[in-house]
Amino acid sequence: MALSFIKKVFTFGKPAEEPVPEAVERELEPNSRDEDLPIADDPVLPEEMDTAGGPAADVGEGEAEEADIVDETLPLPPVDQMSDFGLVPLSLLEAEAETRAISESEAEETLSVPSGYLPHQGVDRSEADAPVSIEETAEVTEALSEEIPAEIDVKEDISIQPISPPVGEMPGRTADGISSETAAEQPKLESPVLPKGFATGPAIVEPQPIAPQPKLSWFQRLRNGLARTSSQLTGQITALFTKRKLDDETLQDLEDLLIQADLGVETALRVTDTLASERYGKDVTGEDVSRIMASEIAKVLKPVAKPLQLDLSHKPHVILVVGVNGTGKTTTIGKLAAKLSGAGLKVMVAAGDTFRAAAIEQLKIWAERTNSEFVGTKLGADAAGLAYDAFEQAKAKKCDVLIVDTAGRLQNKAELMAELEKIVRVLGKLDPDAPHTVLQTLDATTGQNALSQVEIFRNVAGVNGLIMTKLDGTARGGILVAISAKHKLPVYFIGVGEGVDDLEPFEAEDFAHAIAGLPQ
Ligand SMILES: Nc1nc2c(ncn2[C@@H]2O[C@H](COP(=O)(O)OP(=O)(O)OP(=O)(O)O)[C@@H](O)[C@H]2O)c(=O)[nH]1
Repeated sequence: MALSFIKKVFTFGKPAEEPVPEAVERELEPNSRDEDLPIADDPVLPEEMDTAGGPAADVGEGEAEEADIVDETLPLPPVDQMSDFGLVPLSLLEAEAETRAISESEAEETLSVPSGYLPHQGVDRSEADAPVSIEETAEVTEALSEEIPAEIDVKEDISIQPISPPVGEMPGRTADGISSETAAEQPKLESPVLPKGFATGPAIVEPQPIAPQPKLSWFQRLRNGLARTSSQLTGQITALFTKRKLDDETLQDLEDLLIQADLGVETALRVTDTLASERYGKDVTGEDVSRIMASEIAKVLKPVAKPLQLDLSHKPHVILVVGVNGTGKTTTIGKLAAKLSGAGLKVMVAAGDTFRAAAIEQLKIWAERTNSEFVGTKLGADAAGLAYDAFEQAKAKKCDVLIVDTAGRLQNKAELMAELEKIVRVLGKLDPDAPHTVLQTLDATTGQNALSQVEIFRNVAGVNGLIMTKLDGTARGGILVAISAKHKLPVYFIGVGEGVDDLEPFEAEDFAHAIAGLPQ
C-alpha cells in the first residue's frame, strides 16, 4: 500500500493515465448508474470553457509553476540530495514497504483481540483517506469475529484501541455510565440535605386569620375613582405653571386642559376668568389653580346637588329608572330600595327589563335582600304592560314607592326609545303625574357620550334626575360638571361600589375637591 502511494505521487499531473479515483468508483458501483449513462466522447462545453490542452493548458504563471513541481519530466536530484528536497529515494521506500509488509503479516498471524477491540496498526493516510464501503467493513468485522481467538497475545509495541464497548464494560465506569471513582466518593444519604429554603416532610399549612380590610369611606372611593382624572389634571396644571407668570398663553393652555378633562367649555371659562381676575401677571402655583378650579366646579354643581324629593301623598310615588345598557340601573334600584325600606317605607320593585333574563332574576334577588315587593313577568313580555300591572298592584298594596326597572337601550335606537315612551304613557293612565321621578343612570367611565345620552332620554322619557354610577372605578367624573352646567338636572346620588350601601347622596363640594385632587 505504501508503494502504491509513492507511485501515485510520482504519476500526479499525468491526466491521460490518471485512473478513476477509487472513491468515485465505489460510489458508482452500488447503483451501476454509470452503465446507464451515455458517455460523451467529446463533451460540448459553453464558450467560456475549453478542454483543449488538458488541465494545465490555461493555467496562469503561478499555477504553471505549481504544476511543474510534480511533473515527472523534471530531473530528480541526486540520491544523496533528495532529503534536501523533502523526497525519499524510491529504493529506500520500497525496502521499507517490504519490511512493513512482513511485520503486518506477522502481526496477523500472532494477534488475537477480544471482541469489541481492533488492533491499532498506525495510520496510513492513503488508506485512511479512502472511503470504506459498508460491505468492506462488514467483511472485516466478520473475519475478525471468526478468525481471531478470544485470548490475545499482546505485542508490546502494538496498542489496543477500544471501539466503544458497552458502557458498563468501560473501564472506570459503572453501568449508569457514572465514573466509578465519583460513585464511590458519593456518600449514600438516608435523607438528602436540601438547600436553604426547603424542608422535607408533609406540608403543614396553618390557617392564618385574615385581617378584615377596612372599608374605605365613600369619599376615599370617590377620590380613588377620580384619581386618574385629578392626577392627570393637576400634574398637567403644575407643569403648565412651573416658573411661568399668568399670561394669555398660559390661560389658553389651562382652558384646553380643562376641556380635555370633560369639564366643558362653560366651566373651563369660569375657572380661567376667575384666575385671570385674581392673579393676572403674577406667579401662580399648581395648587392655586387647583383651589380656584375646585371652587368654580362646586359653584356649578351646588344647584344640582339636591335630595330626591318623594311625594308620599301619591301611594305609590313612582320612580322610573332609565339609561343606556349596563349603566347600573338594576343595581341602583336595589340600593335605593334598601335605603327606602330601611327607612320603614313600603317599597315595590318591578322588573321592566324584559329583554334580559338575568336582569329579572337580579332584581328579584335585590327585592328579597331589601324586603321589597317584587313584580316580574316572563322574558320578552311587553314592558309597558308590566309597568301598568305593577302600578296597579302597588296601589292595591298601598306601597309608598314603586321603582320600575327598564331594559337598557342606546339612545340612538329609535324603536327602543319609542318603547320607553310607551311605558311613560301607560303609567300616566293611572296617575297623570306618574312617573313622578324619571331617574337616569350615567356610567362615570363614559366621557362625552353621556351628554347626548342625557339629551335624548330627557326628551323621550322626561328624565328629571340623575345618578352617576361607578365613580369608584377609573371614572372620568368631569362630564358630570359639563352635564350639570348644560342641563341643570338634579343629581341625587352617586354610585361608589357594587354593594348595597355604595350609594351616596351627591355632594357638590366633595365632588369638586375629588376632581381637583384636594382633600375633603
Ligand atoms: N363599581 C361599580 N359597579 C357598579 C355600580 N353600579 C353598578 N355597577 C355594576 O355595573 C354592572 C351593570 O349594572 P346593572 O345594574 O346590571 O346595569 P343595568 O343598567 O341594569 O344593565 P342593563 O339591564 O343591561 O341595561 C353590574 O356589574 C353592577 O354590579 C357602581 O356604582 N360601582
